[in-house]
Amino acid sequence: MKSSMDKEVQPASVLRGSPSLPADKSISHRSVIFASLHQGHSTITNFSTAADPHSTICCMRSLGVNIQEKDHSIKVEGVGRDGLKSPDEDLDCGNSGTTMRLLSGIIAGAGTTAQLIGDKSLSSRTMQRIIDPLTDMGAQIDARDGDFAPLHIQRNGKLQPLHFPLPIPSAQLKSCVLLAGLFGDDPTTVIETLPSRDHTERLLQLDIQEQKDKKIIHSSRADNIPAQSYRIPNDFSAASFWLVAGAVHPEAKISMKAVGMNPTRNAALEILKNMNAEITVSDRRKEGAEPVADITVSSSQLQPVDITKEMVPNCIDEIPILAVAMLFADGTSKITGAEELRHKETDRLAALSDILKKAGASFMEFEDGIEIHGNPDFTPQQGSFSSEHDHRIAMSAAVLSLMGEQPSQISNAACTDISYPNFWDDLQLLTNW
Ligand SMILES: O=C(O)C1=C[C@@H](OP(=O)(O)O)[C@@H](O)[C@H](O)C1
Ligand SMILES: C=C(OP(=O)(O)O)C(=O)O
Repeated sequence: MKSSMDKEVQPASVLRGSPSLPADKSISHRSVIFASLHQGHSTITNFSTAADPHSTICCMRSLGVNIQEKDHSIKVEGVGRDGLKSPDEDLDCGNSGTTMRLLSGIIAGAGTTAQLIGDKSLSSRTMQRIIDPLTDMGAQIDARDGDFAPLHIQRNGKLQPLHFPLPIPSAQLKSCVLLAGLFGDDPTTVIETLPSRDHTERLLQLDIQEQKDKKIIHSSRADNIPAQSYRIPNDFSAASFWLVAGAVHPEAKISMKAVGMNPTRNAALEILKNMNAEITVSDRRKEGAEPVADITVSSSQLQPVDITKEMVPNCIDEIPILAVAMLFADGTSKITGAEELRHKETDRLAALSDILKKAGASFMEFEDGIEIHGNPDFTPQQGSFSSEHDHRIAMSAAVLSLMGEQPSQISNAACTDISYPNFWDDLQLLTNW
């Protein structure tokens, strides 16, 4: 039965045009948090209008920061790191793990008292990874069942610096600890062996020692927090849906401008190129501290590829859509070391398997990944695909549906608002020929 929350996706005969990508979600979160901690004004242009960064704006307002939004820009009157107040109300992080984990670091560091809450999905995601180091730094954190939101955070004693080898390659965990460290008199040190996205380090200009097999990143009160006045790049993770759609569709040419090209973030581009995807990258330039470029993709004959544990942190959010690309490759592809996908908005490996099964694909799911037997002539069976209320699953299912012979349904399709509010309009624009 079709509900009003479902979206019907028609098979596409052609895919052509330039989608209006959203601004980068990870950078949007960080820009408003760091602008709030800066003492003085920041103007951030091309700020994401998606739901997750908006949750961060609302939380920063509750912490006493004046933020004005106009079109795609925000103006932030930064209060400095000692100007945050304890909020009167709960900080509602909505669906956003980044908001909850980064703000936990700020609250523990600043010594304000706050309770962070989230929606059903966020309240079922583990917070142990941040509770442990923040507790070691002197925070007192009460969590439901010791692990889940709501998180009540306060600190009575002095902030303790931490020497923290990252137990998992997570940018949210790295950023949480470094942000708490910004409030300490003595430096906090985070040691990273598998690089994850480095937006926090870039935007805060943190001190980093690069060694052969690791990065040692420091933060302390001595770090100046710069104003955050720049244009945010367009979101590479959003672009990846069209990179795959353009590569697998036989009549496609899609161009995208000013897409984020941070190398700790866009491994999917190299993976697709290694699959033989017809992708051209032009006009490489910088927006603030971040590299951007224009990208064009066109119909390709894809080869299989393996994604291993070392590659996963740099394409973590793109794995569902890369799995769709693998369906159309000429042979078997394998993803391993991706157990973290089970801790996202939903268990993304399980949600993906459900979609692949309904589409009639040949694959095998493992605890930490998936093996996909691709075929250039693969035609997905028409399906009623479940998004599991997860934006990246919904968009992956939509791209797959473009390749079918009959219309498919995607359930709870409005969840794309979490990262890409214009997704369905862009899909219409690209297919309307
Ligand atoms: O720091 C960030 O902005 C993010 C880090 C990643 O999460 P993890 O750090 O949990 O891997 C990613 O999945 C998420 O979409 C955004
Ligand atoms: C996992 C994601 O985000 P978050 O962890 O911030 O909810 C995502 O955007 O895919």
